[in-house]
Amino acid sequence: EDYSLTKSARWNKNQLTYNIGRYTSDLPRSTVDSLIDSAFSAWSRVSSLQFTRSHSHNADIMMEFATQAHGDLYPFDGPRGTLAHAFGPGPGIGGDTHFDDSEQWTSGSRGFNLQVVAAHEIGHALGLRHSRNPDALMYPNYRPSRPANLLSMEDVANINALY
Ligand SMILES: CNC(=O)[C@@H](NC(=O)[C@H](CC(C)C)CN(O)C=O)C(C)(C)C
Ligand SMILES: [Zn+2]
Repeated sequence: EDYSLTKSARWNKNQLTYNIGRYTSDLPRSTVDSLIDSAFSAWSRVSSLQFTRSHSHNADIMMEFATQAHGDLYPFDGPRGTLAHAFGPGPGIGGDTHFDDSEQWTSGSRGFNLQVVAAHEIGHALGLRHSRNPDALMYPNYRPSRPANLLSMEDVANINALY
C-alpha cells in the first residue's frame, strides 16, 4: 500500500537520508543493510536522487521491521498477505517504510526477497503509486522472479517524471 498522507506527491529535494530502526532476526544485520542499500541504489542509478544512511532518528526515510499493530493506523496481518507498507513524501512519518516481520525475509528466492520488497516500498516513499503493468516494480503483487535489474522502463520513466 502507499499511504501517501501528504498532498505533496514528491520531496522538494533530491538528497534524502534514511535510517534503519528495528531489524528482523531472519537475516544478519549486515545483510539487511546491504540489501536495503542495493534497493536505494536501484533508484539512484536511474534518477538524480541520492540517498545517504543517517543514524539520526529524524532521517527522511525511517525503515523498520514490525509485526501486527506497530504504532501507525495500519497493523500488519501475520504471515503472507501484506508484506510491507510505506508513507508518501512528507515530514514525520512521511517516507517511513515498515516491513512485516511475520514474513520470512531472505536475500535469495525463498520466502520474500528483502531487496525486491524494499525497492517497491522506496518507490512509494518517493511518491510513486502502483502500476498496472505486471513487469513494473510498482505492480501491487510480489513477484519472486524479478530480474537483477529491479526497475522496468515504466518505473524509470515514472521516477524521472517526478524528479
Ligand atoms: C504476497 N503478498 C502480496 O503480493 C501482497 N502485496 C504486498 O504486500 C504489497 C507489497 C509487495 C508488492 C512487495 C503491498 N504494498 O503495495 C506495499 O507497498 C498482496 C497482493 C497479497 C496484498
Ligand atoms: Zn505498493
